[in-house]
Amino acid sequence: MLPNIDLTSTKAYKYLTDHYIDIVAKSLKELFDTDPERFEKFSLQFEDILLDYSKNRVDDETIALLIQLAKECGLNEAIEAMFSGEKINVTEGRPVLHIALRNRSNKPILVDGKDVMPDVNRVLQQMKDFSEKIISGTWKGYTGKAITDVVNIGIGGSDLGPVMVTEALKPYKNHLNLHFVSNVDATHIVETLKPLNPETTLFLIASKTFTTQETMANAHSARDWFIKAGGKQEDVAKHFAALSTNSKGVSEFGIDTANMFEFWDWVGGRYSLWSAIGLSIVLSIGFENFEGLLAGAHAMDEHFKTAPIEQNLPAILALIGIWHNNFFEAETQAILPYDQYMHRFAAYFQQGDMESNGKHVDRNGNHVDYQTGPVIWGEPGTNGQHAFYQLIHQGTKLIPCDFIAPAQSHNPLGEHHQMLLSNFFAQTEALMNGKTEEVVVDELKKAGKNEEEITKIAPFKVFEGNRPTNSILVKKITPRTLGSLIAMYEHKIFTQGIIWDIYSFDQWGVELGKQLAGKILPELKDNAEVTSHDSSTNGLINHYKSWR
Ligand SMILES: O=P(O)(O)OC[C@H]1O[C@](O)(CO)[C@@H](O)[C@@H]1O
Repeated sequence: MLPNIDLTSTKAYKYLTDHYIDIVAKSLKELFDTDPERFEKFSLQFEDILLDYSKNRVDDETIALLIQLAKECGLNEAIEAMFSGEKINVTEGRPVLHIALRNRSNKPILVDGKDVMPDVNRVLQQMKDFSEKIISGTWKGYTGKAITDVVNIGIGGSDLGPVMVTEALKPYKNHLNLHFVSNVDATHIVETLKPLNPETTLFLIASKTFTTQETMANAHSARDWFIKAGGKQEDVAKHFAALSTNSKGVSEFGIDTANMFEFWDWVGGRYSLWSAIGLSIVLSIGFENFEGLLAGAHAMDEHFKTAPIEQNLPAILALIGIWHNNFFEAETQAILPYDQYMHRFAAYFQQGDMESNGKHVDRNGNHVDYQTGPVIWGEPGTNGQHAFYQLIHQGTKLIPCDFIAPAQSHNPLGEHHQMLLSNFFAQTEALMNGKTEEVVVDELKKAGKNEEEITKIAPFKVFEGNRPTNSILVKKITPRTLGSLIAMYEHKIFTQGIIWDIYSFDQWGVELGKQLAGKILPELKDNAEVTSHDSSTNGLINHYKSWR
């Protein structure tokens, strides 16, 4: 069972509230000046991942109290509960076992007394066999041609993970062209299908439930396109596969269950890239590389499970996040990868984090009286620098940032990578130190400005600094490192959910909109005036009808 706690009544929370008053009075620059060991003390290495959290407004006492908080909130017991297959997703009555999908040790993990590992390995073998046939070209389409293009049709967790990973690991890609269709806006499927040849296209219908409106609509349109182009119903088996937990839904759609890659209800959608949902990843980079991804995640799982909190990368990241969120009242968290291949990393963790921890009801069903999950956002550096960094440096909001960069580029072209990394290093330094009025005035004097000009312009050029950042330097973005990085963030989210006393593995918040859309859809079928809603919704619907 997950521990029952009242976060703000814990001793550590109370101590942290007092300690916060001491810390806000100190600047990051001062903290560095008074502690020459700061980098050594506040950085951790796991394999090829270095986490430097020293540029946060923390000292020894902060870290000790945050660790005490994690202990008081039962983090160790909660980790044990997840890894042992307890039904910690209480509102849906399910265990949370994405860790089983990458359990390379094959140690048994029991759900209702049954080891899940044989099933996990069976589906992995099925993915391996299928992908080898597609990649080698021995699998033929209905006119005898090899597959050249793969279209993954899915949304949310059945799309974002595969998109993010196939982009991040593009250097490992083979000859197959990957496409992803998620939006119910017809533009997405129409534009994707335009250049494709049905004779050489494979569709993966990726949906845990196989009922999601967007995915089903796109899957039907894809099948219609295939049939219209000359494919026959009996040819569907050569061009459509399903990745799902719902075999009944799959066969009703007309996909042979021999072409179904199964997973289980203990895999959350946003944690499913390690499951059959990862088939597009396997097709893109090959099974061996997918295994590398799984192995990296498994290594991070073991670290999370066994390392003491003070040396535990996901736990430390989570605690730093809680410090900003609950004491500094930061509303958001930026994720800024200095790696173009990782351009969907922040988008992926928007779902991962916000669908998990965007909850205002605690595990007892009461409204929380503290902040929970932050708004996650970000873009790759250096593009972000020329867009929104102005606000991070000089705005009125505190934006804690995670800077992520590889030491080695997959494209070592001239000085590009050094330039990229000079920006990566410079940004966190600038955010920490800022620029004082004294320095600004001095610079303006040197530039030949007179007193009046200096007085006028100086305030705009001052940077307060003291902006918190984590730097995550990795050796190279390989399948293994990426697997570890993703798992690190997954466990960060888990840790925060435990401390905030919320259920991180359900997503009831997405239901209401779906239900209402289901009610409105039939109202859009004819031109009759709609009066069943509030005046705004009625007005908008009726206006839409007059314009279509
Ligand atoms: O894989 P499915 O069942 O189509 O669901 C897609 C997505 O929809 C959600 O249920 C809600 O948006 C996500 O959690 C999930 O990843």
